Amino acid sequence: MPILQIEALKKYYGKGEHVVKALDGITLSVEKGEFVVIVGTSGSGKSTLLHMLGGLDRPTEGKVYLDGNDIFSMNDEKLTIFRRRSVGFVFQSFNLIPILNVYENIVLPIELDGARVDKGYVNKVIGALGLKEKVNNLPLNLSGGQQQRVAIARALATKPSIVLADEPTGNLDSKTSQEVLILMKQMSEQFNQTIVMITHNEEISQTADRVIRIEDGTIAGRSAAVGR
Ligand SMILES: Nc1ncnc2c1ncn2[C@@H]1O[C@H](COP(=O)(O)OP(=O)(O)OP(=O)(O)O)[C@@H](O)[C@H]1O
Repeated sequence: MPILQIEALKKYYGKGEHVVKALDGITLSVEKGEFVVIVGTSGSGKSTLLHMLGGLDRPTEGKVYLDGNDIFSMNDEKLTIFRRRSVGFVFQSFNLIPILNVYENIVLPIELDGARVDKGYVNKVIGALGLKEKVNNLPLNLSGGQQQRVAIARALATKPSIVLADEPTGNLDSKTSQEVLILMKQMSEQFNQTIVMITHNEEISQTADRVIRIEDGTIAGRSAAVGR
């Protein structure tokens, strides 16, 4: 069974002649451990799709099953808890807490959930992302690429069913972007972590197992899996 299943997903904004069909019938499934990249021009619906997958917003029609759970059958309260446990987010802005050090930032979502920190796993993730020497630093003392690596570690630390990344390299220079994307690919392989990532950059999409192209809210193309 796929870890993520999306069925005939639609999201319309507005009504009547002003309706914007941001998503107009997306059907897609993702297997556990896959690294899927979503590409498409500005306004094609990428962010809207990612928001639906993570339960940040509700669709007009259609279903999203994550780890077998029909996420939009949940009420807001249940969905919030489910999202905290099952989805890791990485955004263009790193969203680190400035007064917490790197380690504290990484384990914060686990502690907010009242769960036990799997120190062995967290330390492995920290090591794999090259952050071992930085665990006691405040975000202020890190480069942009290092800050984004902390955000990736934080997303992975809860062992979510899926990590969703929306333009994670949007604030980084091209060399650092490349490094961060290679690390994301490595995380997906090393920890069998399912990742769905949006990017504008067609070149970097080559690191993915699969590329999905969105146009006008529908899937316009899919590439076969590469590199696996
Ligand atoms: N809250 C909203 N209200 C009305 N229209 C919206 C809203 N959010 C998005 N849209 C519209 O839906 C369409 C898809 O937007 P979306 O942000 O998903 O595109 P995108 O592919 O992520 O674009 P970009 O690459 O520029 O971030 C656009 O036409 C956008 O203007």
